Amino acid sequence: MRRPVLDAKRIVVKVGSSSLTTAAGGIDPERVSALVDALGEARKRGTEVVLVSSGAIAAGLAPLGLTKRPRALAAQQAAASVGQGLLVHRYTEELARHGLTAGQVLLTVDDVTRRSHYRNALATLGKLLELGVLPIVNENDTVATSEIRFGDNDRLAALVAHLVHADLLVLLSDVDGLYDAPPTTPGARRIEEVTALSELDGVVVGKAGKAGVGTGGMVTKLDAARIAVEAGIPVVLTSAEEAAAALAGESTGTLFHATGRRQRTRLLWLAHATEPAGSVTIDAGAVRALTDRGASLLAAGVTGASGGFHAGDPVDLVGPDGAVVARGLVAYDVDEIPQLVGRSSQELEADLGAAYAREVVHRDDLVLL
Ligand SMILES: Nc1ncnc2c1ncn2[C@@H]1O[C@H](COP(=O)(O)OP(=O)(O)O)[C@@H](O)[C@H]1O
Ligand SMILES: N[C@@H](CCC(=O)OP(=O)(O)O)C(=O)O
Repeated sequence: MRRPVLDAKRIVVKVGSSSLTTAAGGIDPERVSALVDALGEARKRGTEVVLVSSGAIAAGLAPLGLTKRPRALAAQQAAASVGQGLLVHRYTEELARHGLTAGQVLLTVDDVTRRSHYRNALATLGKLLELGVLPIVNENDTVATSEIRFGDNDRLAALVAHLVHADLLVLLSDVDGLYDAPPTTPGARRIEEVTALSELDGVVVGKAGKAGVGTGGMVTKLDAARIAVEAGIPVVLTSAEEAAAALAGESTGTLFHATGRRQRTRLLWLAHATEPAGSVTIDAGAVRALTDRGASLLAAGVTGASGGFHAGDPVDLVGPDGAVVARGLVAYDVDEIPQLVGRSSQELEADLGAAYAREVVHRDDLVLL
């Protein structure tokens, strides 16, 4: 089957820590240089490229005298703070050889789920591409807390691909594709194409290969592939060494064909990049209104709430049978919910003021799960 690479006008390329750094910690300049050559070639062919690069923490280890990824969040953040600058410096120098300019974009979960932040992220990436800049995206590790981290750049890359309306996502790792079992297993075979996600049912995935550098292993790559293909974006998973071949449309690695169609972008972030800060329980009528009519959640259908959420936080909407029906950005603090339960908007407005006539979750801020 023809590879979708050469038809792609805009590609998101994600590269993992293990492909950029040495086992001892620290940037491997030759590997960065080889990757940038591959990206430069793609740009020469007229393809727009967004790079999602891991490696900040790994790059910061050696300068801080550390030999492995620290476990404490603060220490990881310190390493990322040191490493991110070094990494982008390396990319900037290498891209300059190709006459290209690098632009750093550091994202947090909030940046892509809150409407105003999301618009900013989208506008900035759009402008950078329009200006011919090659955006280099990473998670803003130095400010993210464990609760509001993407945690892995594989998922971040899938969401960025969706955000910028990419035609293809290329995931580069230290392994040249998806194998039907961890590659160290005798007899493990590379899967060349995945046309339906059900084909992944028998695949055995293991943890990250190189101890201490990568984070998610194959599991997060498959999550990312799933998010992308279900949203209509094909994925090529291969090794960083194969980057040039993959970007030139050669058959390397594993190709995941798109299975779904494009969805509204911000809602995809809401479903995949947020952790709920609590839950709002709703009655059967509200479940039907949300699922059948795509309606907003009104106070009349709310039966209760739990958790420590504030207005603007993501919450799960839970039906009478305990099943999570949807995730949405709630418009009230958890303390305000009890006085709203089961009441009509008119009643609330008359009783508590015009501000209380608003929906509990607006349908634009809601995604069915
Ligand atoms: N079924 C599988 N197919 C391919 N690789 C696998 C599989 N199961 C586990 N792995 C491991 O996942 C590793 C890649 O994950 P990781 O080290 O997190 O990469 P990165 O740093 O590129 O994100 C590979 O080195 C491989 O050992
Ligand atoms: N944001 C972190 C990387 C997180 C991550 O997903 O790493 P990897 O599994 O190597 O892609 C960093 O730059 O160190």
